[in-house]
Amino acid sequence: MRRAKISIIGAGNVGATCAHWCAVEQLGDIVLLDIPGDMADMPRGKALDLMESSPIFGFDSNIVGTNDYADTADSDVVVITAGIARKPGMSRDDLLATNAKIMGLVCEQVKKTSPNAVVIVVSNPLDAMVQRALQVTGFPPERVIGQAGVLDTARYRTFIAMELGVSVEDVSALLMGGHGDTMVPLASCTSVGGIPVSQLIKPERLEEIIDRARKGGAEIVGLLKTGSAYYAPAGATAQMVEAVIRDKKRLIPCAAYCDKEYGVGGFYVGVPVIVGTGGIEKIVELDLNETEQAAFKKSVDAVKELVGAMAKLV
Ligand SMILES: NC(=O)c1ccc[n+]([C@@H]2O[C@H](COP(=O)([O-])OP(=O)(O)OC[C@H]3O[C@@H](n4cnc5c(N)ncnc54)[C@H](O)[C@@H]3O)[C@@H](O)[C@H]2O)c1
Ligand SMILES: O=C(O)C[C@H](O)C(=O)O
Repeated sequence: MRRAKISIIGAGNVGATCAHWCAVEQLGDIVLLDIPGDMADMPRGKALDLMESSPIFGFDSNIVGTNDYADTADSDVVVITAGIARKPGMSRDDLLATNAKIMGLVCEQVKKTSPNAVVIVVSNPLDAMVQRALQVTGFPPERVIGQAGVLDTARYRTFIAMELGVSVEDVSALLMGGHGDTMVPLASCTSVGGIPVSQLIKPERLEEIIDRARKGGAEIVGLLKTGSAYYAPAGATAQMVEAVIRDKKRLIPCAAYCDKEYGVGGFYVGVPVIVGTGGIEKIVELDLNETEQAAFKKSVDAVKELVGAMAKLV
């Protein structure tokens, strides 16, 4: 049986770190692609460095660095991290014009070279970028997915575990909406060791924790100064790659194309989905209470506005 093939477009911080997690988890052979130019050898350097860690971690994946899409041909999964990252003082939306162009160029190539791949988009602003990837590839929506919810939920779970001094393994939670300040953590779907979070953390304190999770990306940008988070984003992306490659049927929050679902009307937004070999195999529809519904609608409206702005740029 041939190993799965995973191509990662954009060999920067998130891309290279995702390659590392995918290799250590033995998910398949990996191609790291970045642009030609002064730094053309960079993906080859990172791929070789990663390969040299294989005896230490004990993985057999082959890792190749390239500037040529021919090397990515017939990938099972294509992860797109190509684009610029924000710096302090910027919002993710400030990346729209530059990254929409990059996403267009990348997806033209992916469409030709890996027509059957499941595409996982990471570049920001996430919800608009994954919509752009759908438009340009023309792939069925279930094969074009955005990574945001796994990361945002991981941040939320981390902060709850830190607050209670318990293992993160016991914290189960869900976040919906766009990958921005309007994202919607659902207190009603948050539990710790099966106990509803409302019995463990007072509402005012939980609201502070939720707010920190919402602004989690900006908190890291403010600390790093030169770019944005990559360890947790890369881990979250690798978890999605694993769900596809190993047909895990994970029930996780991802940016999925919602039409009738939640009454969204044809946009990508973070919702709970089941992910397996086919990509998004099911969008899980929850009964949201009135407050959650209002917050979700606000988040969807922000995504629609951004996609509207993108349409004028590309
Ligand atoms: N969705 C999320 O949760 C999430 C999390 C973290 C970062 N991000 C986003 O991911 C993107 C990458 O972040 P990063 O920290 O890895 O940035 P980075 O600058 O370290 O890496 C980006 C890489 O993309 C490459 N690139 C640019 N244009 C390209 C093209 N046309 N084809 C191929 N490669 C190209 C660059 O050369 C660079 O190596 C950013 O847009 C960032 O905002 C999203
Ligand atoms: O915050 C960013 O710009 C990167 C990413 O979206 C994140 O949430 O870490």
